[in-house]
Amino acid sequence: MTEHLVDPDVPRDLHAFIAGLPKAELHVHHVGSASPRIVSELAARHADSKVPTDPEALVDYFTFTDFAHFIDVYLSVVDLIRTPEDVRLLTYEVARDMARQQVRYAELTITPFSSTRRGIDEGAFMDAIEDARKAAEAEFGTVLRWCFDIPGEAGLESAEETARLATDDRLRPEGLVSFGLGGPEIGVARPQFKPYFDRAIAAGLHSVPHAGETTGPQTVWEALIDLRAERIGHGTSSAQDPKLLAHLAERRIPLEVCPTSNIATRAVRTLDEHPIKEFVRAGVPVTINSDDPPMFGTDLNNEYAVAARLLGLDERGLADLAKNGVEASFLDAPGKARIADEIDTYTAAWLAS
Ligand SMILES: Nc1ncnc2c1ncn2[C@@H]1O[C@H](CCC(=O)c2cccc(C(=O)O)c2)[C@@H](O)[C@H]1O
Ligand SMILES: [Zn+2]
Repeated sequence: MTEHLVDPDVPRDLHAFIAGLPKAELHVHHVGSASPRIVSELAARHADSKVPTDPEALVDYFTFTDFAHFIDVYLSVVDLIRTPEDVRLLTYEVARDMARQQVRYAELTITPFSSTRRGIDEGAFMDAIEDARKAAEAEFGTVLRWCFDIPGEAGLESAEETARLATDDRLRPEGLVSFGLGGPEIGVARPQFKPYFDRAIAAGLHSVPHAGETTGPQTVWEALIDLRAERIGHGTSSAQDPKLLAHLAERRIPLEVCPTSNIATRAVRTLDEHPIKEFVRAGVPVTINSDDPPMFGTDLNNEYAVAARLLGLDERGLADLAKNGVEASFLDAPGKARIADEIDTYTAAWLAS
């Protein structure tokens, strides 16, 4: 972990434990994972871009006044991805950054509509992500899977295009496991996307929409009922509705919690006000994720450190949290068992040393 991300309220040896802990990440965006190193390389290829290349300037550029401002900046980085080779570079380099954090498995949220509407050939796009996925697994040992998400604010045209790309047998990539819905929630009602989720689910994909990130618990109910969500992206406002918390706990529906993201987009005021403790207290399965890590000045290891502080966790508690991520993933049973065993072996060796 880089020095600036070390939370001073978490003991140093717990940081070291987290750094070596095998992890699964379930909520992390493709473009939103472009580190300053990757952004610089892409910006150098496309010199007309307004995105700064200097890492110092990027810190200011990635400081958001609200969620709408975050989406504006996000789309300026999307504009840097112009060719299949850009797509491949981004995907492969993101996997390298994940492997450095001992991420063994990640479901990466990709918005193919943003690339196809910018003129990248759809077949070449799929080939680029699949080529990067296979190379990353072989070279870094990190297994990648895809979630294709609808950028809700771009309307039903984007929903139709995303559903087509996700369900057409000639296009659908081998690594695709789930179907999502992202972007702003205010003014973008979830139920209108039901027909597209129905198609994706009928084609064997899992449903994982964002909900309750910037709107109230009713949006989470809509994601559960209309979109048949199996996990909820963020679900932050669920804490306002005890019946919803009880429902999530009883049905074992995990929340993909991304604490630092919620502060950076101003969805939650301060980390100490984050409802993660309420989720755990209510028995809701909680997973820890990084969302758009470089844009939010974080990484997955730092999110585990934040969770350790907010939840008062020691090594065993952190290992259980990592196992929640594995359990909530769309890996098959042997794949889950392999990473869970690795977590147990690592934790036992650490505690014995
Ligand atoms: N925390 C987040 N919460 C929600 N979403 C997040 C988060 N982080 C990243 N995203 C991503 O932002 C995209 C938004 C893209 C979008 O709104 C849009 C609108 C109009 C046109 C176009 C275009 O490409 O032409 C795109 C989402 O699809 C999602 O993958
Ligand atoms: Zn997200």
